[in-house]
Amino acid sequence: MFGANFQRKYALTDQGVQNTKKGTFWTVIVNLVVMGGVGILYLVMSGLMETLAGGVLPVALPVLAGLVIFAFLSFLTHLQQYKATYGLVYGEVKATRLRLAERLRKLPLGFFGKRDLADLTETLMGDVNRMEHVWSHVLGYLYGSYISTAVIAVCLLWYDWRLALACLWGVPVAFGLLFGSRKLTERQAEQIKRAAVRVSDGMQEALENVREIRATNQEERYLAGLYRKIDDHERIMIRGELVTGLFVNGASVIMRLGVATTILVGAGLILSGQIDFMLLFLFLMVITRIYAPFDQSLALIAELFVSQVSADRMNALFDTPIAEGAEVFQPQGHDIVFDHVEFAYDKEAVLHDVSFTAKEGEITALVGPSGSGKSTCARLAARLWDITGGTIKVGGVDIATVDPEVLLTDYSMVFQDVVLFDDTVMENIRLGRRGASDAEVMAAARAANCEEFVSKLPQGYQTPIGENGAKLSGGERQRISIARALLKNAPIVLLDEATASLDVENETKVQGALSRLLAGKTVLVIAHRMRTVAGADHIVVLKDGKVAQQGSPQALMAEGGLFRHMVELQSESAQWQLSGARP
Ligand SMILES: Nc1ncnc2c1ncn2[C@@H]1O[C@H](COP(=O)(O)OP(=O)(O)OP(=O)(O)O)[C@@H](O)[C@H]1O
Repeated sequence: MFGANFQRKYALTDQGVQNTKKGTFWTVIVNLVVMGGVGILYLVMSGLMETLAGGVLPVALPVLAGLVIFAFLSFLTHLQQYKATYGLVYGEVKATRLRLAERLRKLPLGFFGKRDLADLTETLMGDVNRMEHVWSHVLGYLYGSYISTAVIAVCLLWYDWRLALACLWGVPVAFGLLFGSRKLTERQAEQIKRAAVRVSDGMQEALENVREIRATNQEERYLAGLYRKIDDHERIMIRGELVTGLFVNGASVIMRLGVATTILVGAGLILSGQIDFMLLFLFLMVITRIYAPFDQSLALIAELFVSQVSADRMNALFDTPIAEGAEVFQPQGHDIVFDHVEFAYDKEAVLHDVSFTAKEGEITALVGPSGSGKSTCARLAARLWDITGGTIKVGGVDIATVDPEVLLTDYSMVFQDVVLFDDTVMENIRLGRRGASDAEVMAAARAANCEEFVSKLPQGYQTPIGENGAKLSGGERQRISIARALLKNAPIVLLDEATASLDVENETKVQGALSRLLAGKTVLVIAHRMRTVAGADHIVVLKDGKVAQQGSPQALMAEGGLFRHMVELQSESAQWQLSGARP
């Protein structure tokens, strides 16, 4: 009952399965104890009837003792049931969120391109919340009710099978109806989930792009679209509730018809002298108790069907293959060698048969028209995605065999889209190397020409910079990113037009810092401006995902072709100097 299928179906951890077993056990005990209460009531009523019929008044003491024991057991078992269901669930929620976060951490970046953030947040928060309710309120109660009712049903059948059948026939019919509606209920749940994700997507997009929306006077049009999504969500939710409500209430009514049939059959049996009234009374009391957990179960089963969508979404994350590899990375030097590399983000190939070597101690520049695959090559060099053909080696080691996290310890990256955290300047730079002292952080900041703007901030290095560095200019953000790279001092540096957002004065200063950062390293520069590559040792010209030319800047200028054409096209070509400053 609680095997591997069960565990996967409800996205439980091993501990979660154990908790469910405990919850089920204590629910069975609680239901049986409650039935014990019904037994005591039956004894009291029988005694009363006998007294009324002129018998001797039964001794009150055993009845009283029975009641006290019942109250005590009832309290104790309810407490245990509570602990085993509600009490343990928070540990399960925490373990599941950590499991999901750990999975996300190891997933290749390509996965994040396919799933939007609102959707992933919904899985981490909404889906786990829904499952929390299922783990605490549904599984133990439901399975416990199945078992205890089976036990009680056997006892009733043994006691009087005719009355037992009369009161229990509705149970399988009601559950049959509900299971028959399963597909429909699940479909509704899926539609509700999709509509909810569309709403959170819309909200997130509106918040992220509020500046663009206002700047282009699109507020009204945008809000109309968002309201439509919210209305859709409401409509789909109401429809879903109606469908579920219809089946749950229908099933409940059918089950309760058992009371009527019990009275009818019981009356017939009393009239024909086969049973006495007290037996019918006992059955009637028992059914009300049996129906109570089942009534709850009917609603719980519907919730279980709906929750399947959430469990499936969580399982889809757990099933996505992660980028794994050896935890040890011992390359011989840090030459990066692309050997007949093929790559596709999705189905369409983006890189075809790309081969080049970025040597240690040299600057290798990737140039080419927009969309030719420069950034893609840089990302692949750090195994941010896995390639679909060929190999990429660093110091002779195939990077596909190395754990991405371990591999990245040898890389510094300065990309255009600098990611900053809502923390102080100091901590944002320290991200380059955890454990770096304040003095080291400040030295790196000075080298990256950050000091001049940091000293103007109200609390200097301790100034919080707002979410994603909202309080900083583009150039300032980029200098923080360079300071991080300087602090990390990794043997491989990936630069994406690192100086693009700097003005001329700052650019000159940062270039000085960069040349210190780059000395002796393996450097791969994504260059958008020809001037940036003036000091490169090796140039790889990409066109439509293929290597169109490669060689030294001098050789390529002499060779003519795309590189020379690009140099000549750019207005900066006037300043083109082969001996110019390094990027
Ligand atoms: N995350 C992604 N998912 C799908 N396709 C992508 C993704 N990133 C880039 N591409 C596609 O891959 C191709 C190469 O893109 P890439 O960003 O590597 O080019 P680039 O030469 O760096 O361009 P640019 O100079 O404009 O930055 C383009 O056709 C682009 O549309």
